[in-house]
Amino acid sequence: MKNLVILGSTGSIGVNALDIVAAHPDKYRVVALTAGNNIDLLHEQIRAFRPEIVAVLSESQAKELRRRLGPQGPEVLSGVQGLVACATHGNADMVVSAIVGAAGLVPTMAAIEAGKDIALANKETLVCAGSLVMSRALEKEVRIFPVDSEHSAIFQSLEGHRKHDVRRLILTASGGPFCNRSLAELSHVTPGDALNHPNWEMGRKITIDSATMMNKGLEVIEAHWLFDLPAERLDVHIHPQSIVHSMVEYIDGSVIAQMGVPDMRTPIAYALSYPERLPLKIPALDLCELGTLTFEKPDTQKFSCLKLAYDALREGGSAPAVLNAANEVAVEAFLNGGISFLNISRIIASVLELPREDEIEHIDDVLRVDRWARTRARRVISEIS
Ligand SMILES: NC(=O)C1=CN([C@@H]2O[C@H](COP(=O)(O)OP(=O)(O)OC[C@H]3O[C@@H](n4cnc5c(N)ncnc54)[C@H](OP(=O)(O)O)[C@@H]3O)[C@@H](O)[C@H]2O)C=CC1
Ligand SMILES: CC(=O)[C@@H](O)[C@H](O)COP(=O)(O)O
Ligand SMILES: [Mn+2]
Repeated sequence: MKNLVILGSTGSIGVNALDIVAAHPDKYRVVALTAGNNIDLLHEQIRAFRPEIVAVLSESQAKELRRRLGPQGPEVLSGVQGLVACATHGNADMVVSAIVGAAGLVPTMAAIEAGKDIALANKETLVCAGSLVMSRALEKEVRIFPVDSEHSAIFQSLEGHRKHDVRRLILTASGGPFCNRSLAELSHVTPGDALNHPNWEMGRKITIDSATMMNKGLEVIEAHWLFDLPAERLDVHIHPQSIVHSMVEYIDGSVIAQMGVPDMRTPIAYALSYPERLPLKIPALDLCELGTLTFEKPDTQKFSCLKLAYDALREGGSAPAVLNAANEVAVEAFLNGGISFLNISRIIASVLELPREDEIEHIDDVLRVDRWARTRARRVISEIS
């Protein structure tokens, strides 16, 4: 029996992870859950999975949840302290890191410090603080299992092979809803258009990241930290069918790929159960029915966020944390109708051009840079609006 903590249980990944737990009650027990604001769903999850402790964002929501649960309910905490208490729960074996954005960094790092294995969906943690996270995980002998579909595919395609035989990794990208639109057409797309991902049902922030292809940029940085390869050996292919989830090219020319229907339960289950595979009720992949799988190079003029992310990875230091924070602010502004789609990348580029602190030696340095970049991004937005 594996004891799980699910950070971000009310989100798309969190709900899928609980779906797997519900299907395999003999293998998993939930000891802690955390939500942001959705206390209605958290309440249902508490009733179904009986965690010992939960956390929400604000103390007022924690109070309301305690009232609804009554004296028999689990301990209900709030704020970052609550997240950390859940992430470091004494009985936990593994923490599913599925909060969206840099808000996932502190609890994920706390889980690593407490020696918990991590099933990592929250890519922003590695983007902001990859060097610190990976070195602490190594020191604490913590294993990080990728949940992100591309990284799970690469992880699976590396199984049984030697790292020095790898020539490059090829991350696939759907191209999002605007794959076939021109740059000119992108100037007037709406949040509704951008939220209409062709293949995946995901949270709002990552769905916009897919539309700008910042998601792929963040994933290139994530792959750099997880698989220890430089930007030059991390390529992206547009693959609109999202069937090949990513590939590893070896020095003898062999390319090993992982395929499957686009359903996050497959990579989540592999992260939870590694090295075992769990039986899942997922439609079988029918390649004959599909007929054609296509691949092409990404257009980085149209999807300039992808180029910004590669540049930030090459620059190193605080650049990836700045990229991430400015992106989070810009995506939120776009979703709220405050800026146009094309301004997302312009805002990130403007913030990256400003002089800044570059020393990242401690998690507090990352948090300071993150706050700085958010303030600057908001300033740029108010100047252009
Ligand atoms: N969805 C997917 O298929 C994939 C997602 N990922 C990554 O997984 C992560 C989660 O994505 P996804 O599930 O789509 O996101 P969602 O927006 O669906 O869910 C996010 C979760 O985080 C919680 N949350 C949001 N803000 C905070 C905060 N400040 N403090 C604490 N909790 C917070 C939300 O709570 P509430 O809703 O209660 O407010 C929710 O539980 C992201 O990093 C994403 O990039 C990676 C690959 C695929
Ligand atoms: C499911 C998953 O892992 C997402 O990160 C997905 O890859 C997003 O699709 P894009 O390829 O469009 O970014
Ligand atoms: Mn992905």
